[in-house]
Amino acid sequence: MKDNYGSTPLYLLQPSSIFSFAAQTLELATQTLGYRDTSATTSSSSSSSSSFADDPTSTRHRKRDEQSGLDVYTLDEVAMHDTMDDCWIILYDKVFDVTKFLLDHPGGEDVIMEHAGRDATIAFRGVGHSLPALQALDTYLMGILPPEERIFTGEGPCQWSTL
Ligand code: HEM
Repeated sequence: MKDNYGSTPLYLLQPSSIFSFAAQTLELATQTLGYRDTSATTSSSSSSSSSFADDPTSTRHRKRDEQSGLDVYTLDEVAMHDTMDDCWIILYDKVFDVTKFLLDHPGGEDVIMEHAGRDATIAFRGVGHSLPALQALDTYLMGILPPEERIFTGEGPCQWSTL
């Protein structure tokens, strides 16, 4: 079914189409607002594209992000770690293993567990964590999402350094 503009109404789109619609809208917005240079994005997605670790002695087949040097974990992989014994969260496209920190978290373990295995950026930022809290993040950093799953590119106004 098409609307008056010849487009399929949003509510009739399949979830996958909605995702691609959202991705296109985000891309358009970032281009229009000048947040991100598309050519830079294109080249950065190839330059920051992930490659398999080239260490021949490694038994792992984990991809590594060339730009950051971090191991790459997908959203699906992160989602598997959502228990008190094994808790990962995503903050600004980076993956953190906060299992050992849960019981020490000054805000309580429950607020982190609400986001276990998922993105916690908005909640994390909403709290207004202090500088020491931001610095403590590095302790738990373990990886990064693949370029196609990142929603905070690091090249726009929402940069890791502005947290
Ligand atoms: C590795 C991730 C995290 C670290 C290192 C961290 C660290 C901290 C620290 C050090 C504090 C004490 C206050 C401050 O210094 O800002 C705090 C408080 C708090 N955090 Fe986190 N936090 C993390 C993740 C989260 C997440 C995902 C949430 C989700 C909502 C959260 C919610 C809170 C809350 C509600 C407080 C209490 C704030 C208050 O009492 O004023 N934190 N956190």
